[in-house]
Parts: sequence; C-alpha cells; structure tokens
Amino acid sequence: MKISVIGCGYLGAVHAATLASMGHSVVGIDVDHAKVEQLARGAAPFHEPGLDELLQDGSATGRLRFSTDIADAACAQMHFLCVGTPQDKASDAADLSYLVSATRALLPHLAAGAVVVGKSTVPVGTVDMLRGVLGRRPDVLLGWNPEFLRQGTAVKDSLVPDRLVYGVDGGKAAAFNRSTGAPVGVAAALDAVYEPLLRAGIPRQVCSCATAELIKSASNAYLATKISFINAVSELCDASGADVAELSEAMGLDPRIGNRYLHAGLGFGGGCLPKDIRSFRAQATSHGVDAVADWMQLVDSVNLGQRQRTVDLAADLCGGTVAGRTITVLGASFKPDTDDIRDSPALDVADRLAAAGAHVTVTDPKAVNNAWRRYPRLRFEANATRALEEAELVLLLTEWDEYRRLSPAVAGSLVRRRVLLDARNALDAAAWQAEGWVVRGLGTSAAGGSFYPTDAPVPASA
Ligand SMILES: NC(=O)C1=CN([C@@H]2O[C@H](COP(=O)(O)OP(=O)(O)OC[C@H]3O[C@@H](n4cnc5c(N)ncnc54)[C@H](O)[C@@H]3O)[C@@H](O)[C@H]2O)C=CC1
Ligand SMILES: O=C(O)[C@H]1O[C@H](OP(=O)(O)OP(=O)(O)OC[C@H]2O[C@@H](n3ccc(=O)[nH]c3=O)[C@H](O)[C@@H]2O)[C@H](O)[C@@H](O)[C@@H]1O
Repeated sequence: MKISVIGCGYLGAVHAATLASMGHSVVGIDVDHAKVEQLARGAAPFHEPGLDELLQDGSATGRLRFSTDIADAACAQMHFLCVGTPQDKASDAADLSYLVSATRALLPHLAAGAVVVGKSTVPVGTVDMLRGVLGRRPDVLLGWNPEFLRQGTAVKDSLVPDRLVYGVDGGKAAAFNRSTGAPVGVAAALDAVYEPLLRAGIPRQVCSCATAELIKSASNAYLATKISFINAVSELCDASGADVAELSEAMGLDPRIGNRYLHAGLGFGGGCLPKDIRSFRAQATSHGVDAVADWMQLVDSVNLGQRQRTVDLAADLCGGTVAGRTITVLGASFKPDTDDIRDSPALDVADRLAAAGAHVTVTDPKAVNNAWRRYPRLRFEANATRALEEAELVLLLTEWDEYRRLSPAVAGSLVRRRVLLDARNALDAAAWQAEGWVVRGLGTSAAGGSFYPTDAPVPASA
C-alpha cells in the first residue's frame, strides 16, 4: 500500500521504517530539513536500537523515502499523523497546533477517498476537532490508531506490539459489514496496513474514536500511577526501615499485580508520560471528573518529589550541603538506550545540585551531545572513567548497562570518596559495599537492625 507518515520524530521515523519493512511503499514527511536529510541517508537522527538497519533496508529496497514537501504525500491513499503533541506552554493541556497545521497542509493533497489516521497521543475529542479541519472533504475517512511503543525498544515494539487499537467513526458496530462481517472503511484500511501483524496473531481492538483516544491516555496514566505508587511506598520503606526492592519483587509475584513498572527510583521522565498525565488531568478537569484530575496531580507530585528526595539525600551524603563538592552523575537521558533528554529526571537532579553549588560532571553513553548546550551549569564528559575521577559523591541516575557493569573496585580507584547514591536501585549494593563504598538508594537503604523509634509507645500485647 502507498502510505505517508507526517512527522518523523521518535514515533514517526520508526513507524515509517517498520511499515516499509512490512512491504509498504512509504514516504515520510517532516518540516525539519536536517532530520529529513539524515533519514534519507539511512541514518536515524536519534539513538534507537535497530532503526538504522531498518532505514537502510527501506532505502535499499526503494520502499522508503523522506521529504520536506507535503505535496509528496499526494501519491498515498493512507496517511498517518505522527507529529508532536507537547504540553502547552501555559497550561497542563496538550498543544494540538502541530496536528492542526499538519492536517491543514495535507488537505489539498488528499486523493478522493483517502484515509487519514492519527497516531499521536491526543486528548479525547481531538478527532471531532480535526474533522472540522478536514471541512468540506466528506469523502476522506478519519480514524485514530494510538501507538504504545517505548523508546529504546521502539522497533521491536512496533514489529511485535501487544495490541493494535483502531478508533473509528461509530465504533465497532460500524466497522464491520453486517452481513459478511468483513471490516469496512478505516478498519479495513488499517487491517490491510497491519496484515502481517494480524496474521502473526497480534490482537486488535476496534472501538470509537473517543475510546481509542482515552485508551492511550489511560494506559500512560496507569503506567505512571504504578511508578508513583511504588515510589510513594519507597518513601515509607525509608521511613520504616523496610526495603522497597524486596517489597516490589514479592508484590510482583502476584500475577494480578505483576512486577513491571513497579521499580522504585528516581521516577519517570521523557517526552510522553509527564506531559500525558498532565493532559489527562486537563481532560478530566474539563469534563468535571475531579477524581481523575486529583489522581493525576498526586501521581505527578510524587514523581517530581523523587527528584528533590534525591537532591536531599545527596546533601545528606555530603554532610549537609553539596556546595563546593565534586559530584559525578552517571546518566543524562530520561531512560537507558535512548539519547532523548526531554524532561530527563537525571538532568533535572544534576542541575539542581549544580544550582546548590556542587561541581557536577555528567556522563552518558549517548546523550551528552543533546544535553551540553542546554545545561550550561553542568560539565559533560562522555567517558565514564574520566567522569569519575576525583568524585566525592557518585549518583547513578540513568541505569545504562554500562553503569550496571561498572566494577566497584575500578570505580573506587578513581574517586576521592567511595560514596554512591544509586537513585535507580540498579546496582548490587552488597558488591559495592564489599569494596568499601557507602551505598544509599531510594527505599532500599535499610541499614539492618530495628527502625522502631525508641520513644514509640510499646504495643499493649508486647
Ligand atoms: N516518543 C514515543 O516513544 C511515542 C510518542 N507518541 C506520541 O507521538 C507523538 C509524536 O511524538 P515524538 O515522535 O516523540 O515527537 P517528536 O518531537 O520526536 O516528533 C515530532 C515530529 O513532527 C514534526 N512536525 C511538526 N510539525 C509538522 C508538520 N506540520 N508537518 C510535518 N512534520 C511536522 C517535527 O519536526 C518532529 O520531527 C506525540 O503525540 C507523542 O505523545 C506515542 C507513542 C510513543
Ligand atoms: O506514549 C509514549 O510515548 C510511551 O510512553 C512510555 O514509553 P517511554 O516513555 O518510551 O519509556 P518507559 O520505558 O515507559 O519509561 C518511562 C519512564 O518511566 C521510568 N520508569 C519505568 C519503569 C519503572 O518501573 N520505573 C520507572 O521509573 C523510566 O526510567 C522512564 O523515565 C510507555 O511505556 C509507552 O507505552 C508509550 O507508548
């Protein structure tokens, strides 16, 4: 099928490349000339494992090309909208201006009966709004197919997704021919696009556009909820002498709970979860659903609280203040296996430490080039060994494999003081302690012995 993908960032570039790998003829359109030029050369403009190979295959087979000219989308019958929907500068709501301008730009190039499907994450009601933008083109079909890929595993997540969601006008009842049961309209077009995935047994759920929009928002809100829940509990663990890693491992063994997104630490960042929970909050508020709005507010504040908790713990480990201390931060990206620094918890913490007077060196295997210009207070060093030299405190803030594999003995020979704050609870604390390191984590610093306050009243039964 001839397909256009409008917006070739972290989502769109991967979507375009995976569609080409499924045998479709794809043109990716973006307004960013540098990005398009790089993609056209078969080089991903960001670090995403497996993407370079897919781009090169697509270009070698002639099935994948990129352009800055929206007129090049005219050859396609199917168009995927993948532009950004960042947080509005003045509120919690999503900024839909890129979506509106991309749809307006596409409008004059739509063939008769074309299908336009959005993949960007949007507030409920966006499809209805865009139908207005499409205006006098009742022949054009519009639907929503939210995306659930994660950066760092985006190629695999696209080729083997957990599920496909199709939001179509009229929902499930309108998506299939009453007598034959065959899909029609947007559902039929999406089935044709994803035929190899459906053949492999990937489940697809067909629903109304409003439901599809909310499935995506609610999914990210739930993931964020799980993370903030365990992080709130981690604070209780610290206050009571329990260990959150052992706690979450045991909780996760219950299949009704599961252990994924139950890893306590510095919390979530990135270009999606933070802005999506704020957008969800704004949606709930505008629909008068206070419970969801309050819930999202709490999830957000617990998450941001983890950053200050880490800064406070760093000060404790430096004897009360970080001012004048030499600190090394391992990790700058918002999670491992990506160079994306959007709302990176690691950089936020590093910058707060520098603002408090510490001399902070940040190292990262991939994200240094993205970060150094935006954080003038921080010193960047791509080489972890050099970054560790003379440190009085080491913070692990993004758990790249390279840092998980660090030898405590070698690291110990580089630093001035063997003090480690593992804010991702990712390292083997015992192995580091055996090399003379003082190790603290978030919710994992139970020092053995009782934390029962000595002045607490003795229970009557004791
Ligand atoms: N990054 C991710 O892992 C995922 C992102 N999403 C959603 O996908 C959407 C895009 O996110 P990202 O790819 O991360 O953002 P991004 O910022 O990396 O990419 C957006 C791209 O759209 C381009 N663009 C803006 N206006 C345009 C226009 N009028 N015509 C053509 N191109 C235009 C930009 O130049 C940029 O390259 C967001 O709604 C996000 O929430 C959904 C699932 C996963
Ligand atoms: O809408 C999106 O853009 C995407 O957002 C997330 O994907 P992503 O942000 O790429 O990365 P995740 O692996 O979900 O991690 C998000 C953040 O949560 C943190 N995290 C994750 C898991 C955990 O147990 N604890 C934790 O703190 C990570 O360090 C990271 O900062 C969702 O997982 C995807 O399903 C969704 O498609």
